[in-house]
Amino acid sequence: MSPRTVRIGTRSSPMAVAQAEAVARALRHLHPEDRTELVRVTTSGDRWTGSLAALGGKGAFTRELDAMQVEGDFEVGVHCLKDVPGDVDLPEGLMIAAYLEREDARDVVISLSGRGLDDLTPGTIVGTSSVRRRAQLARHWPALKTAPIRGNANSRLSKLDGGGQFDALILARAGLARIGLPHRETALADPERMIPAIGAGIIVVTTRTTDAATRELVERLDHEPTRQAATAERALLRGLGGNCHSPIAGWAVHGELLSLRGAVYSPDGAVFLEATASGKPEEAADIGAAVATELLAAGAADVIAGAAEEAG
Ligand SMILES: NCc1[nH]cc(CCC(=O)O)c1CC(=O)O
Repeated sequence: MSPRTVRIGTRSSPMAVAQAEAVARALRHLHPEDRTELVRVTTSGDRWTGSLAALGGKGAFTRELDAMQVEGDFEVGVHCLKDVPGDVDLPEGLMIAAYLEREDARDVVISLSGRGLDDLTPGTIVGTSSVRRRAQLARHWPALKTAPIRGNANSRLSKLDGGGQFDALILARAGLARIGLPHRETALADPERMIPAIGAGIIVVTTRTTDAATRELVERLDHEPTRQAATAERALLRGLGGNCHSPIAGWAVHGELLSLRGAVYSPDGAVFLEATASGKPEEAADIGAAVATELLAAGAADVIAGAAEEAG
């Protein structure tokens, strides 16, 4: 193949740019004679300071980038799987060509007092806008309070450091590492109680379905165990008919088998449904569907509908 320039589209936040740069490095490693170029896009989601629900959900971050990629503004898209809406994976014309090896899926606490969730003083205000994190905090750490916080991870940390509004934050460990601030972690949030988000810690790389040359290049970055875990988790999300406002958690882990644990919460944490299933990694989609079926049998649809109503 003759040398070419591969354009990589990315949101302009520090975390997104770091992810895109990692993909650029990996592609140049595969094809040292190719050039890579970052196309930075500030989406309406990045500019918006209100609630995500009011904006139309997490999809706001990816929709505009997807449209540009379909139009041919760049060949390669880079997304956090966590931010890719659950109902439709991607718009017509785009496909996930690679799932990069999963980083740590767990959440961490960053606190001014240096204490983890179990040791924070009752009444401590934890900044988070995630319905999943809020519900899990309410369920397992009821003495703590939560307050909404928006903005990218860097600006959330600045707000924490500014004092006055929050005493602690919950962020994804993978994201904190990506922005070069892993040392800001105070403590891990116990994943048995703070079950990670579906797709957490997984970066997906997209191409146009018709762009075989780019797809073949990008496919070489695919990590099969990660693709299997993602398939199980996303099948759970789809099976539940959940969306970004739903307090849903799900984490698939490889052992002898692929095991998936899924949970659905009411926003106040009062209702809490949990189910697990495991099977051969090649049957990832069935594992996700089985967990969804069990949760639905326990009444998950009503819990999810109730949460949607509350989110307005
Ligand atoms: N919701 C925003 C978002 N999307 C992906 C990550 C972090 C990286 C990941 O989990 O893949 C974050 C930040 C966070 O939740 O703290």
